[in-house]
Amino acid sequence: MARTGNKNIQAKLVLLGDMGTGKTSLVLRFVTGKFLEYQESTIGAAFFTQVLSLNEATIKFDIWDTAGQERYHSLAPMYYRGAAAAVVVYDITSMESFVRAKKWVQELQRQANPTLIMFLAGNKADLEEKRKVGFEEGEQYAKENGLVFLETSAKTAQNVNELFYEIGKKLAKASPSRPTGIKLHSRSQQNSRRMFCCS
Ligand SMILES: Nc1nc2c(ncn2[C@@H]2O[C@H](COP(=O)(O)OP(=O)(O)OP(=O)(O)O)[C@@H](O)[C@H]2O)c(=O)[nH]1
Repeated sequence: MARTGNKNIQAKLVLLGDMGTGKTSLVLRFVTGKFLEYQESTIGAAFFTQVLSLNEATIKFDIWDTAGQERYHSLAPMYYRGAAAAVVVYDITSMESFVRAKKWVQELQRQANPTLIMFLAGNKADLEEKRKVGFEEGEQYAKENGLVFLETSAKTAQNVNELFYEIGKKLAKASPSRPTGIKLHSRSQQNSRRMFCCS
């Protein structure tokens, strides 16, 4: 099988969403594999890194987990500016958090990098009995706005790795091939031209 070589990608990823929706918990589940029942509220923002190896690329994530409390809202552009991907998180047991998530999506559509890859995560999917936002509601909104949608649970780990894998795959697809691949291609073109001209 022909291999063009694995890409190495460093990507800034930002998580946005209402307070208490589980942003920190999702990141911690991905980075440490653990879940805390009493996760403290984030102040300002928290930074994490994680490396993800896919067949097509190795992705080093620089993850900015922003604070959901309203008083930190004005800091958000510092974190989403220059980001390659964003995850907007809501809590399926809170309609208010879904409304807030839509506001985040609008803000990103207006102000973030136009190539930003956006994901919508309906978190706390383990709390089915307290559900206020239907799966179809989240899915429909995501479809209309070109977002990738998943329902997740940081508590049970449902769809958490899948979320980050999907982000990685999209980033790998969007990222240009390594320069060595391009050089090889152009050299072979030059060679064939030379052969044509001089033979
Ligand atoms: N049942 C359940 N609880 C969760 C889940 N994710 C997070 N939690 C709980 O929800 C609370 C808030 O989680 P955080 O991860 O701190 O939420 P956050 O969005 O980072 O909050 P801020 O830092 O205030 O913006 C914590 O008590 C978590 O244990 C989940 O998937 N299921």
